Amino acid sequence: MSVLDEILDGVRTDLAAREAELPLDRLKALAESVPTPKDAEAALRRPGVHVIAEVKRASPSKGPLASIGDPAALARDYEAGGAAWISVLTEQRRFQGSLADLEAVHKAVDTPLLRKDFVVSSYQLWEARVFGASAILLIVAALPQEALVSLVERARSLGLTPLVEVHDEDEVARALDAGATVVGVNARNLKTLEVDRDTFARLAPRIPADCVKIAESGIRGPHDLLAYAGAGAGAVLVGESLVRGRNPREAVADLVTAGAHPALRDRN
Ligand SMILES: O=P(O)(O)OC[C@@H](O)[C@@H](O)c1c[nH]c2ccccc12
Repeated sequence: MSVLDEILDGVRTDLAAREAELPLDRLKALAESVPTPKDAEAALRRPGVHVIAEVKRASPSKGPLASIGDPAALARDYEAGGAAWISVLTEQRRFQGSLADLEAVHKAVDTPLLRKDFVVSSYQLWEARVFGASAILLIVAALPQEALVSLVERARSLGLTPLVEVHDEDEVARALDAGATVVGVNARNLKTLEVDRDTFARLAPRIPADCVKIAESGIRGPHDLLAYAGAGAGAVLVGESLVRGRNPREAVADLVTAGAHPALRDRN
């Protein structure tokens, strides 16, 4: 079984347990008292190359990355550094994330939040909404096309921006067919877990210019941001190098400064 299939198995088991505890109609009722999501897509459509900073405790490829005692404090640092979005991993088994992390971050910052998980059901969209996300990750490789199409629509109807993640040419075609307008190219191969930083440059020309193109994974610092910017990225998504670095606020600020270079700001 592939790593992705294993993760999806665990996700479905945990999801069934949460649904048994809190049925969908009660979850939906909770959403009524939560403010409407922010326009996350608009935040990425401003001039410049934007930084999405991720709260990431662990990964399947590396195991534990950092002991994040206070995710809210980390998120405040990301916000102070100028992150356009903050991504919060909520998958528990391999990434050690949780909805509690998302909620804690939501209470601490104003920046639009991405719920980063393996979404297979609209129940998870409602959860994202209730726990304060404005955007949601949809991984093409994890979803049959019909489910992808319906989750893109459902996300939008809840006011959530769908970030549709691709790894190869076929997945780009599927993302576009599903109506994606924010497309993330993950440089990490989900089968081998290796990062190939050339993936973005290979796939970006296949993604129309009116989409926001996000380069995901393996960004070590401003030099990688600038390389991705040169290949057409409108944003980069950064986890490991921020949680492992000495000073997350400064690390984000250095990326943001690179992404705000006049040559990039005046591009479109
Ligand atoms: O830690 P990195 O290499 O900076 O990568 C961040 C992000 O791209 C990565 O966490 C990620 C991209 N797509 C995902 C899907 C699920 C879980 C995690 C991810």
